[in-house]
Amino acid sequence: MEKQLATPIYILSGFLGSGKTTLLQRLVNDWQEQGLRPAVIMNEIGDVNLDGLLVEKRVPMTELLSGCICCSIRGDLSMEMAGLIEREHPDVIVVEATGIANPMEILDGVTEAALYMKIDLKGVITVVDSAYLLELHREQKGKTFRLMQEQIRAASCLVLNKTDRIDADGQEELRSIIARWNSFAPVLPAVRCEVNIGDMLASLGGKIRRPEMPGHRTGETETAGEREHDGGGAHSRAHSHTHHDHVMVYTHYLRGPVDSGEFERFVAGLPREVYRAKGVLTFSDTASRFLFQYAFREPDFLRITPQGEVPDVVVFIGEHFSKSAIEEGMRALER
Ligand SMILES: Nc1nc2c(ncn2[C@@H]2O[C@H](COP(=O)(O)OP(=O)(O)OP(=O)(O)O)[C@@H](O)[C@H]2O)c(=O)[nH]1
Repeated sequence: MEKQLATPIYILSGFLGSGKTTLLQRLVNDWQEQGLRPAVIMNEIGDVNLDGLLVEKRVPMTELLSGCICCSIRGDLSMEMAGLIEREHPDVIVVEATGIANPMEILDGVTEAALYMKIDLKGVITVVDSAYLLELHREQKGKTFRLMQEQIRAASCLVLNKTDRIDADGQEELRSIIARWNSFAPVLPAVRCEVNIGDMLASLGGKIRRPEMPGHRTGETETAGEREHDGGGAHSRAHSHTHHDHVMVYTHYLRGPVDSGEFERFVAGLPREVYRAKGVLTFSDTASRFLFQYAFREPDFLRITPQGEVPDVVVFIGEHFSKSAIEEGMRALER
């Protein structure tokens, strides 16, 4: 029998809208240029996978929808991985987790898969939205802040993304915050995840590491706010699922084209509780379709020609927002 090599696995973590798909595209391009065959496992909390539209059609991809990889569909992860390896024999697999996933839980899922599959877990790459983290750190509160902290702690490598949205002082401040939470992972500042992929992957040559526990740190002390969000330093797995309780998703399928100006005004007026949105829209005043993105109050539109059947749909993700208010607003646009 042919001896099968272990398939390298990378986990892509980072809060909603931080830039994971942007980095995934770069990774995939880089591997393809080297003649390698990457495959992707994507996980979305919504019931549509819009990020998939951004990944090249030639790349084998499986999707885990309508749940977070780290809890409700964790068992599916190893099954999907086994299926993907058997069907496609990829040279490497990237698992892009939902932005609300706790990377430690995904690590457990992948480790579980390693029991009956030849895989080689290379590391957790965490993408950080610099502006968002800076704001949350200054406020020192919220489950989102705590989750970002966990994602940073679990990282084997950190991409400090969206540095175009902060100044040099902000970048210094972030570096010292991150160094307190994770002093091992190399930190790569970037705009649109433009990092040297070769260097980044080389830094992940080694093993996955467990995050540092606040109580085990040496040197610097944590701030009161950090301590509060760690539950007094007892960073426990018992807390690991609570961060999902507050996340809500509303998926709105559009009945038809909407006016682009009106849509932009609607987006500008979204409540702060909606921290991520994405969708595919047809505008009545332009000819083509657009992939719409909204992350940390910044909208983005990309002209696209989707292959196959893709409905006009917008997914809104956030905390405790009024789904009916969003629905009403969207319905008004459709009229
Ligand atoms: N200003 C700015 N925007 C960025 C940067 N990197 C990515 N974006 C934008 O941020 C939005 C989200 O990027 P994605 O790569 O889709 O983020 P993600 O982490 O995959 O998002 P989820 O899958 O929803 O968790 C898109 O509109 C990107 O164009 C950056 O460095 N600066």
